[in-house]
Amino acid sequence: MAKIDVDTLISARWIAPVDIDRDAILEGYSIAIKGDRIEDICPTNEASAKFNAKETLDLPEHVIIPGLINAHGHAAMSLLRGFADDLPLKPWLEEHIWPAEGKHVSAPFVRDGTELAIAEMLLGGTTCFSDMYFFPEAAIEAVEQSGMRAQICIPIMDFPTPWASTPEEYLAKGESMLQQLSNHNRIGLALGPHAPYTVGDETFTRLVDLADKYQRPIQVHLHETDEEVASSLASLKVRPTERLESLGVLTHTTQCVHMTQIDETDMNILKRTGAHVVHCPESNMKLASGICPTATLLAADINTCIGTDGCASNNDLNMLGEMRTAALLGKVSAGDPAVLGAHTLLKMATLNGAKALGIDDIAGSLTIGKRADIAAIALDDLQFSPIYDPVAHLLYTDCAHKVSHVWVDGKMVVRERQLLTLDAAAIHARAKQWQATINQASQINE
Ligand SMILES: CSC[C@H]1O[C@@H](n2cnc3c(O)ncnc32)[C@H](O)[C@@H]1O
Ligand SMILES: [Zn+2]
Repeated sequence: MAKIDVDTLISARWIAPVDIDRDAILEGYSIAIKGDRIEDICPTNEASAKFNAKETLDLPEHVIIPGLINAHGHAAMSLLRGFADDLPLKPWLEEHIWPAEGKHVSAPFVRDGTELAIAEMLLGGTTCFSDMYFFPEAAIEAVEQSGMRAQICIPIMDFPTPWASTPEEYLAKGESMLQQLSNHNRIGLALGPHAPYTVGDETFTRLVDLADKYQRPIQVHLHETDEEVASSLASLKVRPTERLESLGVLTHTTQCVHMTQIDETDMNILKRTGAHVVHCPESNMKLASGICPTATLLAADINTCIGTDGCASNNDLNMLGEMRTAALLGKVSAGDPAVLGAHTLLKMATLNGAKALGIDDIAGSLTIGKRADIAAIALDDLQFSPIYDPVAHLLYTDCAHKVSHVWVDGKMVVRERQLLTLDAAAIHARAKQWQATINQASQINE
């Protein structure tokens, strides 16, 4: 029988496909990549007879997983890592972050900060991220350069920032981007209203019209703190979820980020709208915002995925670490160690993320015909020994620095822990320059 030509053939000790059988682990299998897609997944002892590969890679002590999907963040805020720590959300934003953004955020800031974030994410096994930040055109340039997959949310607020002065300007810039960037292979646009407390009803109504017209998802910070819910109840007599449902915001592949405050009304709203929840445990813990009841959401079949949030409230973009935090926090808050096991977390950080972003037809699992977004992790150190379940090690043992190879859309972007599409030294140098600029501005103000 004639061999099939493929681009890459990866043989690994374990593969966790996260598709049909959630807990399945294939041992001694290979993945064949052709172009941007997974051509086949078959036993390694059949693969060499079946395929003629341009490149063959043997990963004997590795586990291969679908690339991780970081479903919420503000990538360029990597340049504000450690800028204002140990504060609650309101003073953190109002007294520190927003003033700094007003002074420093520009297209070059976003380009450099997004590259820094992408470098960190790729090296941690993340192949797709959602971004909500100013100057999204600059974030797109960084994504293009890196080869990563992304949902870029058009930021929308009712107050002026360095990117736009009025709601009309945010929406006009957003619509122009929607017209220019449709059908990109790796980048999808979404509408990103910041939060119920920074966006008025009229702006929400207008952005819902845009989401309808261009068939794009919506991502919004929602029920991040109890104060957000209390102030909405005090001034408007409704919970933010009720307000957003009545404005039609929640039925557009809508991703509700945080959701630390959930009562029965909210559960019913999430159920009937089909909205998705993005859980950002480390940001919620660091700002002491609250705890998203993930075990309850999953039990109610509400699609729940994982995000890191920005580096100024986390302070890293390590999805394997975030998954561990989500598992541990979920167990202790539910008072039940049986909930949120390793395989559940791997699914939340892959397939559930793809569902939330509306890309589960092409990403989120290792499935024949889907795009080849893949991460390989080397379980070759003594702290991984013995190995009863490699997925358990991904969650409960520190593996983030053991991500060895990463592919996005069939293209290798990390090889043996080296970035292939980005210049790590230049990114590092530019981050240091930004720190000097930001430090200097803070000293002048003292
Ligand atoms: C509209 S661009 C994004 C905007 O959101 C700010 N931000 C970062 N993290 C959070 C968070 O946890 N809750 C609310 N807002 C956040 C960021 O600084 C930008 O101003
Ligand atoms: Zn956020």
